[in-house]
Amino acid sequence: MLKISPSILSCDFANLESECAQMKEAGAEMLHIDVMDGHFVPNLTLGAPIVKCLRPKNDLFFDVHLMISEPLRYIDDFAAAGSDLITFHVESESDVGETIAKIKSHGIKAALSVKPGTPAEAVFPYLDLLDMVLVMTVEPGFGGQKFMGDMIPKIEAIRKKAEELGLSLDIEVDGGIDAGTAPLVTAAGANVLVAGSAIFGKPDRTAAVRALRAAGESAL
Ligand SMILES: O=C(CO)[C@H](O)[C@H](O)COP(=O)(O)O
Ligand SMILES: [Fe+2]
Repeated sequence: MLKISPSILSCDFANLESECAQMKEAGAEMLHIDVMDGHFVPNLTLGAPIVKCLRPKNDLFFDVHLMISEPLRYIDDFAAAGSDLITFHVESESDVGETIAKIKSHGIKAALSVKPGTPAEAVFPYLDLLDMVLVMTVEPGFGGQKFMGDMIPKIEAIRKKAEELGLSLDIEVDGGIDAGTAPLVTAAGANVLVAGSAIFGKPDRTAAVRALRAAGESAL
């Protein structure tokens, strides 16, 4: 089943509650929350206190994407704030196995992400421990960038490996996803689509979510 996870990076942060409520009304399954530390990526966004404030206002599944150097240090905070799933990067400084175990100790889902320059094989040793893999289709750090088509073989390789292992893993893609690129990634094996500018940048967000879903499902 295809899931849509609007990235709040492109929303109007002065109206965070209503922007996120709109995503529920628009039919999205998740909210993608981008956390950047100005170190792992050259941008700063938000921390666990914002997630904690938003939690009682919205019951969508909170898909938290940590683009930070030391995710292990902050897992307890983001779990306590109400995350449903925490994604961290295989390129971070934290021990991967320990960080997955810490996330799972809170009874929430764990995902591992790969930057464009990191091969698919980097996540293979952890696949049986994970709920999801996030394949970045832009360099992490900013919304509104152009989709990198050369990430398609990486999505295919991860889907193939998961199938070989008999795992029904979610594969999420993030960066430059819109109605034009969605069929390319779902055909390759992705089933969770993150979109920031392709949803929040449109005047009719419900139509944008619907268009993205229709485009993605057309190639599933
Ligand atoms: O993780 C991210 C950036 O690092 C964002 O989730 C992503 O860029 C979404 O924005 P858009 O859909 O506009 O590309
Ligand atoms: Fe993201």
